[in-house]
Amino acid sequence: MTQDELKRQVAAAAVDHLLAAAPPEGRLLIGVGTGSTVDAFIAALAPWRDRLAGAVSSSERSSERLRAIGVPVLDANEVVALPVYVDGADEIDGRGCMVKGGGAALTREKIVADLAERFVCIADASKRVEVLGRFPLPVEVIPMARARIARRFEALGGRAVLREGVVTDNGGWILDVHGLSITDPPALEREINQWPGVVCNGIFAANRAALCLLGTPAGVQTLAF
Ligand SMILES: O=C[C@H](O)[C@H](O)[C@H](O)COP(=O)(O)O
Repeated sequence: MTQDELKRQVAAAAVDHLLAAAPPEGRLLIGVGTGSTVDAFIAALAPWRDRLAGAVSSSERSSERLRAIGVPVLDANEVVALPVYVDGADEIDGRGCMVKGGGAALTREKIVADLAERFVCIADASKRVEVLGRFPLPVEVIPMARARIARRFEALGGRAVLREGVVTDNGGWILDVHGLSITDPPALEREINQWPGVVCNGIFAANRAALCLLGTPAGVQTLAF
């Protein structure tokens, strides 16, 4: 199976999962992430849009796609809590901790994930790792802090590379940090968050996945954490 076929497979499984958990009469309010796997999820949602009250989205890209299939997009400030947030990941470990932000949407993703009771990760099997860090860690920064933050990563053994030509939905820049071996994701997430000028780092440990639907050639594997 191709990676796209695996993505479509987990997207369909995520829709089944949502519908199974939804009250038969009620309509669901969900959080929706960003990326190619989420694009497949939004496409798979289209026939079921009447079962949705709306969505809080983590990017302009996903908002446009949701509106295109007829799902109302709500402002995060209007919502107190979401039962579920569905999003992809660049890496996921055996505890449900993730690296995210390959599509530069990490800050809004973390905000929407934080509103949700459960994070359902949808990913193909290539994303499952033992230790996070092979995928360069995305970090959104305030532009004037870029060099200082890059030096802080050097002191940790990482090499921060500016993602050229990318400005986030929030006006920030992205550093991609190579060479980290993230053996303690909660501790590193907390430490990076304390550095002035960091808007958000791509370690999702405090907001880790409760469930991962992993697309494999043998079918969708469900990992509960
Ligand atoms: O900023 C982007 C996100 O964190 C994505 O969820 C992540 O990069 C996975 O994207 P994809 O489904 O395209 O592999």
